[in-house]
Amino acid sequence: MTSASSSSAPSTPPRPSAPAPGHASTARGSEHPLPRRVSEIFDPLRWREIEGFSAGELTDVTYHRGCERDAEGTWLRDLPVVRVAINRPEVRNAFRPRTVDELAAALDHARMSGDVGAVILTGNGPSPRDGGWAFSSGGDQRIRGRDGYLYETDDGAARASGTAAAPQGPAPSGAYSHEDDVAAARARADTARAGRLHILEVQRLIRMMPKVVIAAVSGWAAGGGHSLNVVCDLSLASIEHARFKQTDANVGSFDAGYGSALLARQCGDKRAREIFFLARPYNAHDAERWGVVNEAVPHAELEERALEYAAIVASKSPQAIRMLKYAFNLADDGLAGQQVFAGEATRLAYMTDEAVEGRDAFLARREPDWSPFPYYF
Ligand SMILES: CC(C)(COP(=O)(O)OP(=O)(O)OC[C@H]1O[C@@H](n2cnc3c(N)ncnc32)[C@H](O)[C@@H]1OP(=O)(O)O)[C@@H](O)C(=O)NCCC(=O)NCCSC(=O)c1cc(O)c2ccccc2c1O
Repeated sequence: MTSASSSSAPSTPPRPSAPAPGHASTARGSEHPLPRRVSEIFDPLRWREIEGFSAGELTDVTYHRGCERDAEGTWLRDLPVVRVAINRPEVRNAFRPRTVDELAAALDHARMSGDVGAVILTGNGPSPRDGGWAFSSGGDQRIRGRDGYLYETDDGAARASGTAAAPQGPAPSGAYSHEDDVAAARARADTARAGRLHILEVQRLIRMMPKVVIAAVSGWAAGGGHSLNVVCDLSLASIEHARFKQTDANVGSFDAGYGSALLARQCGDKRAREIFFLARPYNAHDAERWGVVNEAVPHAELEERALEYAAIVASKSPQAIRMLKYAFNLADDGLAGQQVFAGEATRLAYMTDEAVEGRDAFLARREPDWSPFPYYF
């Protein structure tokens, strides 16, 4: 399983211990106060905060667990869905290394949560600067170095103290200047640390986690944000605000992996070349027609519809969904795809009496008795 927990894992994201596997808790009365409204279309009644990933612990991402509450907002039970959102609306949810670390930590937590069947990936909004919406505009160009995207000098301190990141909004003087903002961001770049391109690890995590990841495209999906949508299993797009634009080649970048090749599988080769080579914006209806998203939905209903998709997915057999996701991936992912699929086939095999006989015979130092197990045809 390739994941952000591999050897090239992000540096020091918050990593609480893995949650225990099992089914959704039904115990009442736990203290899960209503979370802060992190986005205009985020309904606090549908979510609760997750220990280790609260507002004080994350700066660039928000992570919530779906739950059912009564009319007073009292938590009743968890639902098998989580919501992961990029939370830098002032820069169209561009990601920097810290954002990617937090995305990886939240997604890996979701991956290891045995009672979670679906993940909603979205972008919080709107921007406090101009009201614009974004899913993600890709890598933060202000801190792009020659070897990748650079951490910022205050990253470690902010994470250690659990405080929010350095301010991204207007200077305290009140007069906001784009040039000053860019200069300040570049001054914060930590050139002593190697640059990162580890959004690719997040792509692999989404691709290979045994759960359905649903993109809720709330606004711009540009550059690396466009590619994040491509790699999700299902996608919904806001009719009013979702806009798509593959800007990689405009800024001298190129996602030559899933972002382009998988896009071509989804919308056809000519269309994918058009999307990359012309970098023209297109809207939610175009995206639906072209197969880049499953459905264009009214903005106000985007998160509700994503929750509906998640609930339907969670009504199916977890094993069947897992095997289907890996089957869909297999041919395009080559031997890595085969390995992931094969791992789950091995798990199924371990559940059989035949495999148990092999293990037991070894431990008992006897020859295995395969006679009860026919050669099926
Ligand atoms: C997304 C836009 C088309 C939106 O346009 P709009 O006019 O609505 O908004 P503004 O342009 O005014 O943006 C508002 C505000 O946000 C700042 N901002 C937006 N995007 C970014 C960004 N990516 N980085 C930094 N800052 C950003 C913008 O400057 C404005 O700031 P103010 O100071 O004026 O308030 C449009 O914003 C746009 O085109 N954005 C850039 C899209 C882009 O080119 N992204 C990078 C592509 S490359 C990439 O993402 C990438 C990353 C990787 O890690 C890779 C790894 C491996 C392989 C490939 C990779 C890769 O391609």
